Amino acid sequence: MNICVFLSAADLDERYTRPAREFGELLGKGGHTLVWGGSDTGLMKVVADGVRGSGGKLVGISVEILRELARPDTDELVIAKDLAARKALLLARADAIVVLAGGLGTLDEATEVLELRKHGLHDKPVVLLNTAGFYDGLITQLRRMDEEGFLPVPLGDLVHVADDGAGVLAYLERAV
Ligand SMILES: CC(C)=CCNc1ncnc2c1ncn2[C@@H]1O[C@H](COP(=O)(O)O)[C@@H](O)[C@H]1O
Repeated sequence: MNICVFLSAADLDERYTRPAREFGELLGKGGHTLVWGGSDTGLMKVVADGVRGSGGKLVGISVEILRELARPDTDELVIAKDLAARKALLLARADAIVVLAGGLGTLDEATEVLELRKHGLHDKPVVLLNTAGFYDGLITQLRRMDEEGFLPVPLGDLVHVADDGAGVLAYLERAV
């Protein structure tokens, strides 16, 4: 499977790096390909190290302004002309999308794929990996949108939440 992962470009502590590395290792061991932003920084580097170290493939979709931060050992590196084109390419190259802990860039990417799914513009599964309860606040907000009529489709049709990497892959193997 080509699995697109959105996650932080920042250097974070072990609470976040360990699950990111373990998830990368699971992807590699499962024979999957990581499709991601391609930068050699923060959790983006950690997950790619996990995939690379366990025999998986790396497809980086970077962008002109970040070209010099791109990881040198990708199996394929695409340089998009701008951030909007990059998001479209990331989605186009994925069979499924997994969101790990991240900041505004990750939130922007996650809400875009959910919004496109809401409109039926793609049907790829989207999974939130809720490391250390990082997304508890977002999940509370999404549930409120669902319960109070803000969503035209049930929340469960848009996104699945998993507590660990094994849970993500078990879900994706059923869903894809
Ligand atoms: C230190 C530095 C300038 C790193 C380079 N910065 C980046 N490199 C590649 N993708 C990025 C970068 N910043 C944001 N993104 C995109 O947004 C997400 C990370 O943003 P954030 O750290 O969650 O908000 C990633 O999934 C990635 O696709």
